Amino acid sequence: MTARAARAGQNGDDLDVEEALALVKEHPGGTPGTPGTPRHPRHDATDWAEARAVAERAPRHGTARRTGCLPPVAVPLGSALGLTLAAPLTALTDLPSFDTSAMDGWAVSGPGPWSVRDEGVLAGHTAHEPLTDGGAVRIATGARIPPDTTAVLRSEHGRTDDKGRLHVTAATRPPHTVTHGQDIRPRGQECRSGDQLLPSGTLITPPVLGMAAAAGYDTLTAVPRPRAEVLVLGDELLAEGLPHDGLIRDALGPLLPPWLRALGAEVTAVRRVGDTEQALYEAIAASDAHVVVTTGGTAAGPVDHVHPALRRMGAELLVDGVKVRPGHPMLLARTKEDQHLVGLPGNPLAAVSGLLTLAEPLLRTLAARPAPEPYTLPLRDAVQGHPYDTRLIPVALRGDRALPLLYNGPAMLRGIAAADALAVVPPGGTRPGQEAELLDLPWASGGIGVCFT
Ligand SMILES: Nc1nc2c(c(=O)[nH]1)N[C@H]1C(S)=C(S)[C@@H](COP(=O)(O)OP(=O)(O)OC[C@H]3O[C@@H](n4cnc5c(N)ncnc54)[C@H](O)[C@@H]3O)O[C@H]1N2
Ligand code: MOO
Repeated sequence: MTARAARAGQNGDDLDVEEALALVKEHPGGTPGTPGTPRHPRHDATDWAEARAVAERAPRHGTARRTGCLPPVAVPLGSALGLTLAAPLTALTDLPSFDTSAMDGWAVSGPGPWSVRDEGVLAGHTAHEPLTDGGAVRIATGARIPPDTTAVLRSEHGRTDDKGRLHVTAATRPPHTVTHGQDIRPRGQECRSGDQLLPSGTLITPPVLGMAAAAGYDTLTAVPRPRAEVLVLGDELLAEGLPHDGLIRDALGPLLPPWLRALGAEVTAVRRVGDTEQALYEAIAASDAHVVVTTGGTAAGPVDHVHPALRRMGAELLVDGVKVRPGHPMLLARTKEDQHLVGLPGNPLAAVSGLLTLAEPLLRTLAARPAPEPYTLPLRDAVQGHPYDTRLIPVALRGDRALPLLYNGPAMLRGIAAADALAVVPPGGTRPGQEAELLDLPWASGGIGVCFT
C-alpha cells in the first residue's frame, strides 16, 4: 500500500472510493495519469473511429448481405433475452382478450342499490350468467365481466345492508355514483389482434418478453447470438495459483467470455493454444465460430504468430493496427466467408481496448443490436494525449463529470476494474473540464445480472 493509500484509509470517511483506492489524482488539474508511450508511430495503422466503422461494416460484404446480421431463427421466450427481434411483434390476440374487471368489487348492472347474487366471479373462470338490471355479483380483478354489466364498483366503495342489498358509499367521486364503464377494461383496450406492438430491430428486454407472452407468443423470431471462440495464446500463462518463475496468471481467459456475452455473443469455447504458428493455424482453421477472438501474439516478437497464421490461411486483413493507446497492434481479419478474427493484444487493458474498438461493432452488426447513443461528459482532470493516437482512459462517472482513473497502463487492470466507462481522449489530450466521448461499460448501466445472463 502506498503512503497515500494508507492516508486515504485513515481518512476514508472524507474520500470517494476512487480516492480511497488511490485511483484518481490527488489534485485536480495537476499532472495526469500514465500516458501511452509513443513507440514507433505507425502511419499505416487505421484511425480509431474508422477502425470501428470498418468492424461494423465487416459482415456486410458480398451481394446477399445488406444488413450483415445472422439469419433469423425461432427462439423460445426463455432463451430470447438480449437478442434482437427479426420481425415486427404483431399481436396474436386482442388485449385484453375479453372485457375484464380492473378492480376487486362487484360487477353491477344499471343504477343501484343492487341485489347481490350469492356466487362470485374469479379470474380464470369461463363466462358467467348475464346480470339482470339492478343485479350485482362479486368480482375479482382480472375476471371476465358478466354480460350486461354496466360498471364495476370497488370493494372499498360499496357496502351491503342487512337485507343483502349493495349501496355505494360516499367515498366515490362524485359521491354515491358509479359512471358507465367504470373500472372495466374493455376487450382490445391495449391492442387489437394484428396490431404492430414493436418493430423489427427491437432489443428483447424483460418487458418485451412479458409483452410477447401476453400477446400470445411462445417463440420469437430473432437474430441469434453470433458464436464466438476465444483462443488464449501465451506459454507464460497460468490458469491458477500465484505467479512464479516468470509465469503469470491468464487474466483474459476469465475476463473475455462474460464481456463477449454482454456484447451479444454466445461463447462456444475458450481454448489455450500453445505458442506455435502451427497450433494457432490449426485452432483457427478448426473453428466454426462466427468470431474468433485471439489474445496475444499480435506484435512482432519471436512467438507472435497471429500475422503468420493469418497469412498462411489467406485471410483478408481488414484492420492491421489502430491509432489507439493502449492496444495499437489490434487487428481484424476475414478468415472465411462467414468468419472474422479479432486479434487482441496480450496486454490486458490493450485487449479491452481491442474488444471495444473491433469486437463490439462487429458483434453488434452480426447480432443486429442497436448502436449505443454516443454521449459526452466533461473530464474532471486534464488527460495527457498521445501525439498521434486516440487514448482510451478508464473513468468513474460522478454526477455530471467523469473522473479519469490512474493505473491505466496497457498491462494494468486496476483502473478499468473500478471504472464505469472509457473516455475517448483525442490526440493532444484534454484540458480539465473538457468534454470527452464516453464508451459505457455494459455493467455500469445494466447491472451484472441484466447484461451477463
Ligand atoms: N518492438 C515492439 N514491441 C512491442 C510493441 C511495438 O510496437 N514494438 N507493442 C507493444 C504493445 S503496445 C503491446 S499491446 C504488445 C502486444 O503484444 P502481443 O499482442 O504480441 O502480446 P504478447 O506479446 O503475447 O503479450 C504482451 C504482454 O501481455 C501479457 N499477456 C498476454 N496474454 C495475457 C493474458 N491472457 N493475461 C494476462 N497477460 C497476458 C504477456 O505476458 C506480455 O506481458 O506488444 C508490445 N511490444
Ligand atoms: O501500449 Mo499497447 O498500445 O497496446 O499496450
